[in-house]
Amino acid sequence: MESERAKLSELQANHLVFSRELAAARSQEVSQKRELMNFQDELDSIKKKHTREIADLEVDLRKRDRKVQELEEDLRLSAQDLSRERNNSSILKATISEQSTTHVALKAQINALQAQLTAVQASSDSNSFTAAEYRLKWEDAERKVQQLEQDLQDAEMSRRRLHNMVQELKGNIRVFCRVRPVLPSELSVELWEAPKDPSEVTARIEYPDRLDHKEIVLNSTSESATGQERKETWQFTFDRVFEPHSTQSEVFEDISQLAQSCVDGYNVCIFAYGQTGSGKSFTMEGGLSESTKGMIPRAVEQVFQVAELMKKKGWEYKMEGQFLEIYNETINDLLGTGELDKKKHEIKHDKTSTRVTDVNVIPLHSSTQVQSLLSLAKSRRTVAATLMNERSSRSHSVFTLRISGKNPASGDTCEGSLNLVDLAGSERLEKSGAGNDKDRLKETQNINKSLSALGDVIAALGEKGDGKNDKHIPYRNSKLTYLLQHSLSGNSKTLMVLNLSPLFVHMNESLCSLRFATKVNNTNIGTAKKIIKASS
Ligand SMILES: Nc1ncnc2c1ncn2[C@@H]1O[C@H](COP(=O)(O)OP(=O)(O)OP(=O)(O)O)[C@@H](O)[C@H]1O
Repeated sequence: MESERAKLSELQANHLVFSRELAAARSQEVSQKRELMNFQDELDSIKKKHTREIADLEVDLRKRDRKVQELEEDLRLSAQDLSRERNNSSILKATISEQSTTHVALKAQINALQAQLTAVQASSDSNSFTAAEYRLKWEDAERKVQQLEQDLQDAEMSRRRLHNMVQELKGNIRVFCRVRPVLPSELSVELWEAPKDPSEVTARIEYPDRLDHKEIVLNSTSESATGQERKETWQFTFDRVFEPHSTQSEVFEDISQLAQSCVDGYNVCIFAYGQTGSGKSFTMEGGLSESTKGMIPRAVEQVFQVAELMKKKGWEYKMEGQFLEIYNETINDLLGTGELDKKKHEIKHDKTSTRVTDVNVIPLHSSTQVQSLLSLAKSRRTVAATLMNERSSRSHSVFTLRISGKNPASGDTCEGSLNLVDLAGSERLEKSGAGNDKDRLKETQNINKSLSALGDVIAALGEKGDGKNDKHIPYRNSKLTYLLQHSLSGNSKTLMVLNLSPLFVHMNESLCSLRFATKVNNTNIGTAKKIIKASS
């Protein structure tokens, strides 16, 4: 019992101690909580302060950014101003230096003039006749210059007279041969394949005469029936052979003398002959650029230049142009205004000249007009081609420049004409695929008829040249020869430009053309005579 009481009182004492400790712990906890709340408050106030400070800083930063941008813009504008000013200053510097150079030069000139003046004054003092003497010398020099100009003109005239004399003596028709280059389209195969090498498609053509350029040689190798290799060579000679790289101006160089002699009163006729696609239109009309323009615009330019020169000798000229097409033996006016020419045209000859009824004859005042005439003719041919079939290569086109001149001082007059003819393709019947097509057959027969009529006329003129003056010349056998009667007669100047394709596939056709041209080349059609009428 005693021990239990002791235990109890010990327990009570312990309890009291625990209660006191608990109370102490609680009061400590309360005080810690208060401390914590104080810390929390302090933290909140610090956070708020920081947030405020950050916001203030951001506002400040934005202000500074704006300021920086403004400063940058100012800097950029200043840099621009600076560069402008630098530029101005260098221009000004250059101007100043230029002006100071000019100034120095002017000063030097003034000094020189002053020196001259002093010298002149001195010399005029010493000799009052010197000024008059100078004038005399000057007038004398001027007279000499005029004389030299006159001599130059006379030399040019006599050069042309001599050229005409040489041509008259040579008499026979001249033939040039021109081989066109391989076209890019002839080398391209399928899109994905590499283009062919030109040697794969070209015929073996050689130009052995490196000096005078008068020869052309075609070679071929084939297998005979017995399997043996057979080599064949054909050699032709003409007045001039132009290789594929020859330019339009090189070809014209050899034609220009001939073309311009229509100003002297000759009838001149230049034909382009060859199969379709051999380069006839390129040679005659050419492209639009200075380097590619063809013989027609170049010849007309030349004629105008010569006429201008002759004006100084007192000659006055009237020029007019006409452009006709002969298709299926019918004449069409390529310079008409309607869609297609439906008029019937007749060829009328007088003693020296030819007129075609109802065609537009355009007065020519300058050579530049010709390019627009060519474009008009081309567009009319295109209309015709779409209305019928592709016919530019199936018709002959004849551009005629007629020139009449008079010299009021001497009373002389002269009349000449320049005919530039783009003949229809000369290929044979089977090549044009005409066998199955009636229209095509008719076209081809007409082309063959007119080309062989041309050959016959030239051959007959050749026989006449042998002295049989009563020989009948069959001009009436085709519209073409009848139209060109005066320009094909013995007293005109005729040039045939044979155009050839360089392709191997066209070699047989090229050989036919070369044979025809050789026949023409060997013909003597008499001597050219100018049509000049002296005053009565
Ligand atoms: N000397 C050349 N240089 C460059 N290209 C040329 C030359 N000759 C002809 N050609 C080109 O070859 C092609 C055929 O030429 P062109 O049309 O003149 O032949 P064509 O004989 O008049 O044919 P067609 O009888 O069909 O009128 C054209 O594309 C032309 O530009």
